Amino acid sequence: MKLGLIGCGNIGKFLLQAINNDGLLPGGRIVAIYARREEVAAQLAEEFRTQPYRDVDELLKSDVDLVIEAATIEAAEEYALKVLKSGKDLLLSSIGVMANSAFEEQSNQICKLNNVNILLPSGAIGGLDVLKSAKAVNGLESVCITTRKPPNALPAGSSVTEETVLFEGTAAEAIKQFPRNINVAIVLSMAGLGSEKTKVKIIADPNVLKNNHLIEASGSFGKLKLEVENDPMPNNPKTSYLAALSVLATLQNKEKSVQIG
Ligand SMILES: NC(=O)C1=CN([C@@H]2O[C@H](COP(=O)(O)OP(=O)(O)OC[C@H]3O[C@@H](n4cnc5c(N)ncnc54)[C@H](O)[C@@H]3O)[C@@H](O)[C@H]2O)C=CC1
Ligand SMILES: O=C([O-])CC(=O)C(=O)O
Repeated sequence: MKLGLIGCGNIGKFLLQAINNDGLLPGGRIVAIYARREEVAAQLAEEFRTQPYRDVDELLKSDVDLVIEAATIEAAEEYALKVLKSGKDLLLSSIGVMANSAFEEQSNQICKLNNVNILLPSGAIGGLDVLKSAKAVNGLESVCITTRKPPNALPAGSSVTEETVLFEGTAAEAIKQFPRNINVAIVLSMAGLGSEKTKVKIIADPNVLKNNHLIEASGSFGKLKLEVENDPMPNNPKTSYLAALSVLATLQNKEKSVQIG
């Protein structure tokens, strides 16, 4: 599998190291990268033996099979449909872009037309398998996520000195107000009840060191309660290490004959 990469921050660099240097995706390699700053792309291209591109249109003319977006919601908005139109599969990290229903519908249509797929990793959370199973008979009744992070992992920054609820409301509203912090709420919405019915609470807590996500759901299957206590990425405390791992796992899973879950 030949991969292209848009965005070379935390997750992007993790993937370059894991795939190109550590060989953790047998048969797969990141052969094309795009970073906003040309000098960054050039330096990474040398370090990880890949090809830098000056713009995404040029990258899409190459023979990559799948493009990984690891940038921002805005970048996903700008490039995702182009990727799909060019006949490549797309893996999104900035899943919040799917909260825009017009965008989601359009991307679905292009996928069907071009016979390509969008992969949405579970990111910094789990439990999506349970929600999907519960939904199979429309048996899902409620879903909520409580995200508790150290203040430096949230826009509140160090001004927060005691436990503070920054947000309480729907996933649709949460991603508008916290586009860099709550992509997890949108993948949860898509697996479950949609972004208007999925409840979100975001807490800045100076007493915690990890990014904590508590997922609670109920329905005809019973109840789900799942808590993930995530170590942050060393270079970006906003992003949990698990989010980067889940991108790699999604790529590994794509190649398997036996699909789990
Ligand atoms: N689905 C999930 O559970 C999670 C998703 N995320 C999301 O994944 C994305 C990547 O996360 P990180 O690597 O930690 O972020 P990061 O901030 O470390 O890296 C993002 C990189 O994208 C670059 N970038 C920004 N706009 C760009 C553009 N238009 N074209 C190309 N590059 C561009 C930035 O310069 C930066 O180097 C973010 O949107 C983040 O919110 C992060 C954590 C969990
Ligand atoms: O990494 C995390 O803990 C979650 C996150 O930033 C997001 O969903 O955008």
